[in-house]
Order: sequence, then structure tokens, then C-alpha cells
Amino acid sequence: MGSLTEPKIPVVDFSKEELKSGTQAWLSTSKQVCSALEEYGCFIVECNDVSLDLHNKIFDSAKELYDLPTEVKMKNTSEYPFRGHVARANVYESLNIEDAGHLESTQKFTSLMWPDGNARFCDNMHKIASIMGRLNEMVIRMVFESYGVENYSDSHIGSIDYLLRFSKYQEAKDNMALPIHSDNSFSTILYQNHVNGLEVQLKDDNKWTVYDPPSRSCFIYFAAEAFKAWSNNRIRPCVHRVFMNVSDERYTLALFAFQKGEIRVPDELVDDEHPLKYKPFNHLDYLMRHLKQIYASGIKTDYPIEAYCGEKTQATVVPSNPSIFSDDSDSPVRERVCEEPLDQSPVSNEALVQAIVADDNESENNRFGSKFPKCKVGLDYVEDSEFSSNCMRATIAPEELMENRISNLETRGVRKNRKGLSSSISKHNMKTRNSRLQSKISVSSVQEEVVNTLVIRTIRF
Ligand SMILES: O=C(O)CCC(=O)C(=O)O
Ligand SMILES: [Fe+2]
Repeated sequence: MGSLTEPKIPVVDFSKEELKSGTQAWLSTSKQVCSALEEYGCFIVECNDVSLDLHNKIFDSAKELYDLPTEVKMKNTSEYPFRGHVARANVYESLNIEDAGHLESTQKFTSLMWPDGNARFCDNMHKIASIMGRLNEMVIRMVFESYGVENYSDSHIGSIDYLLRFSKYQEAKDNMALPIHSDNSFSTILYQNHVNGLEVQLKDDNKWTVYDPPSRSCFIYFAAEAFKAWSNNRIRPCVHRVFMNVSDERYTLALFAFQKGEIRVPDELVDDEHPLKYKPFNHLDYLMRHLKQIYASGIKTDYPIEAYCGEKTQATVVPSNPSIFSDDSDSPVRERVCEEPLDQSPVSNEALVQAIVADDNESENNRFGSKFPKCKVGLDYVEDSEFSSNCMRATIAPEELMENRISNLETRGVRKNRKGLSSSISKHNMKTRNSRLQSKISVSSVQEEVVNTLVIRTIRF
């Protein structure tokens, strides 16, 4: 029989006294933090660092950011997947500041969005990011001390690479605004406006608990995949999703902590009871190569970090077996990953658009068509990946197949807004219906900031 009371997200009070290492308050708070992360993977941080005034200013500034024209927001780009400007229909939109631990990065982002300046925005965002960063560092010290590995805290904290993400959610048709996932960071701290929507899984039981912060000055702290690996599986990564069934706009700010350089399980955390589960790994490489492959291929894996650096995995960290990609032999359309990837480096929006345009014009220099002369280039919408709606794939297909695929794409609701065509495309004088649609799709992919997840696939015919 299950327990009668459902577990709740633990609340840890960081506001009572000044928390200083070595004090009784510090020790008891550390204990609560550690057991919350081991048992549930998350806890609510109660503190009084954010006044109601600052709360209001932060979300006014966030709204101001989202109210900017799309072409301005699209200037926020990144070589990493799912950073930069990401938009999904009217349900989800995010913008990301990389290297957010430094004021200069926030300043740079601010002047990209507001070339005439917006000191208020910069100031508010730097303030809240600093509060969240300090909290994260305190939690790291507490956990490291609890495990007796406090000698690693300084170097760990010194190598944190922060990412600040602004997210906006609106009511979703199926209510699912952000799919189920755990973060690929080390840890994440999240701050939200007055609209709930975040749900966490506290046990492996498919039950969801709504994050309902007790006050405007609360944060939620998540342990993520890299924290689990570092702790040799002691810490539980928090599985969460965003479920939106209210018409109010939900705004959040999340500070993701990544590690520059290598993460290795401290020797002190390996013993007979806890044999080593992970090889040392480079966190940013994990993000850049492994996740990129996973997202681009549409493979859903429950434990991506195990596949990357689990003690039992092979030396190759990037999936190389084409059979893991969709290859349904009953289907008239057989797909395989191009054995010789055309371009391993991140593909810029312009390069993608130019390649498509070049293909359409049957140019000699066509990057794709020269390798696959009978094929047309198009973009395929990936439905099955974790962040499905943000993913597009480049597909090479004979024209008649493109026709089918494009009608599928239409029914799958790829944006058809003709105004979405950028001038750089329309001036290329597209002739056929197909090519127009392809271009439109490519624009959509550009808008959705997914060009970096480009995978070249061939369709045999
Ligand atoms: O905005 C939220 O509530 C959750 C965001 C999140 O989970 C993410 O960006 O990974
Ligand atoms: Fe998340």
C-alpha cells in the first residue's frame, strides 16, 4: 500500500540567520539540502533577498524583452543547441544569456536587444542573477562539505559557467508547454512570476507535484544530470515539465550552472558500496556533441549522461551507429544518416538558407545537391524528439517525396505565415510551390533557433 501522504517539495529556509560555514545553522541547513537533493532532486529556497519591488521590476523587464520585435530577439544566437532565441508556436519562447556570471555578458545582451541601451533591464537582471548565483554557490559548498570533499569546492565554483534563461509560457493546447526532462546542467535555480506551471516528479512514480512558491522571494533549486554523475549517483536529478492550463502569461528566469573543463567523481565518493559509475567527462563537450546528436536524431533517451560517460559505455561518446536512427524497413521511405556528415561545424542560419537556395537553383556548387544529385533539399520536422517542436532536420529527398513531406508538414502545423519570409529569401525568386514552402520552413527553423541541430539525412528511392 502506498503512503497516505504525498511527498511535498521540501522547503529549506535560507533566511533565518546569516548562514556561515561552521555554524550550527549552516550544518543543519546543509543536512536538509543534501537529503532533499538525494531524495527528491529539488527543494524550495526560502530567502528574503528579493523584495516585492525587485520582483515586479524583474518581470516588467522580462515582459519588455518579450515585447521586442521577433527579428530583434532572433539576434540572440548561440552555437549550442537550445540556447539563443527559441520559440515554439505561441506556447513557449526563451532567450538566453551565456556566461551570465559576468556583468559584461548581461551588458552585451542588453545592447544587442536595445542598441540605444536599457540600463534598467541590465541592472535588474544582473541583480537577480547574482542572487541566484550566490545561492547556488552556497548550496554547492553545503553539499561538498556534507560529503567531506569541501577541498574541491573552490575549484568547482571557480569553473562554473552560468547561463541565464528567460522563458515565457502561454496556455498550451494540450497543456504541455515544456516536455518532461531533467536539465543537462550541474544545477539549476529558477525564479518565476505569479503564474504556476512548473511540475516536478519527486519519486519514480509518474506523479507530478506543482511548484507553488510560498512567497515572491522563493526559488526552486534543481539537481541536474551532471550533479548526479559527479556524486556517483547519490544525488537525484529532478525530472520536471511545464504544464500550462491557465490563460495568464508565465515568465521565469532560470540560472543553469555548467562546469568549464572536466567533471570527475571525487575518489572519496567511490567505495565498495558505491563503485565508480562515471568516467571523467567534459561538461561543455557533453552538451555540444552528445546532446546535439541526441536532439538532432530525435532519439529519446532516459539517461543521456550514462550513454555519454557511464563507466560501462564504450569509448565513443557520439552515437555512430546509423541503426539508432529511424530506419523502418516497412516504410517506402528509408532514412539513414549520411555516412559522411557534410559539415560537422555549427551551421549558421545564413549558410543553411544559402544552401537551400543554391540547391533550388541547381547550382554547381550546391553543398547538398552535388553529393546527392537526384535529390532536393528540404527540411523535415522532427516530431519525436524531446524538444520536438523546436527541432528541424535537413532532409534530402526526391521532389515528389518532398511534396508529401511538405503536406505532412503543413498538417503538423509548421508556421505558414508568409510574412515570416525574410527578404534574403524572397529575393531569390523561388519558382515552385515546393521551394517556397521549403524556404518558409527554413525561416521557421531559423526563427526557432535550431539550425545548429542540423542533421543531414538521405531518403533512398
Ligand atoms: O520555466 C520553467 O518553469 C522551467 C524551465 C526549464 O525547465 C528549462 O528551461 O529547462
Ligand atoms: Fe528544465
